Amino acid sequence: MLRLENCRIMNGDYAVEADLEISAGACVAVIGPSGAGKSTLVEAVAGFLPVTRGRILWNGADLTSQPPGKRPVAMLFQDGNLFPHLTVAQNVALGLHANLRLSEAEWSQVGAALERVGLGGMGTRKPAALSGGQQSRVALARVLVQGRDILLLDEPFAALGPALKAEMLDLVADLARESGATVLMVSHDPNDARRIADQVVLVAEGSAHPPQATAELLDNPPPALQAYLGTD
Ligand SMILES: Nc1ncnc2c1ncn2[C@@H]1O[C@H](COP(=O)(O)OP(=O)(O)OP(=O)(O)O)[C@@H](O)[C@H]1O
Repeated sequence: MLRLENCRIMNGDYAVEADLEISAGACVAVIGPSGAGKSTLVEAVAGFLPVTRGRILWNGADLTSQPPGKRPVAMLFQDGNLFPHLTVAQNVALGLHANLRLSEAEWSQVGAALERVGLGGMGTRKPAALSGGQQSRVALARVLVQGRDILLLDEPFAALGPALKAEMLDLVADLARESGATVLMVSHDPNDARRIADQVVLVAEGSAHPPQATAELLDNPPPALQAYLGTD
């Protein structure tokens, strides 16, 4: 279980409060008005932003003072963070070793991850020789080889068209199910939440609320969410 215990997270002068639990293996969307602190929340879990009060716990282990690389967390960014001068396989390999010195078994693992995301045989290409959707798959393969317990996504597919985005969301959900990873996904699109998230964390007015069942929340949105969804 991921627990944010009585947390206050600071992003510049902006504070987000969170006191909530997310079950292991859950797929949770993070939604709410622009600037409310959705990215702030996931960046605190990743360890990129400090918690000035409270603790972040994973299965009882205190992550609060651990640096990002030591946390059981992998993060997928919107731009995918691919390096243009490296091949697709090397970009994935960075998930295992930043120095790209991999054993034969680890290169096989890279190949298997590329196969799993539908990019078998494309390992020697450079990212520029791939479509936008394929580039997203490379970023996903990199997260996959890291084999972390918690997968954080911050609007990762916002630049893709609707059909491609749906395909990528389904792939994320499948991969998470296969590995048992816990997913926390920031999204501006409630349909993303409906598509793959069992639960939603609403971030509004400086507070991240405990997870609620997706359909229940989106079908009966509280006032803070109504304006954002355009249903008021
Ligand atoms: N680098 C920064 N320095 C100072 N304040 C920041 C910084 N980044 C964000 N903030 C503040 O923190 C607040 C929360 O930002 P955050 O990016 O978490 O919101 P968000 O809900 O993810 O927004 P959006 O949906 O627009 O991406 C914002 O209101 C902003 O004013």
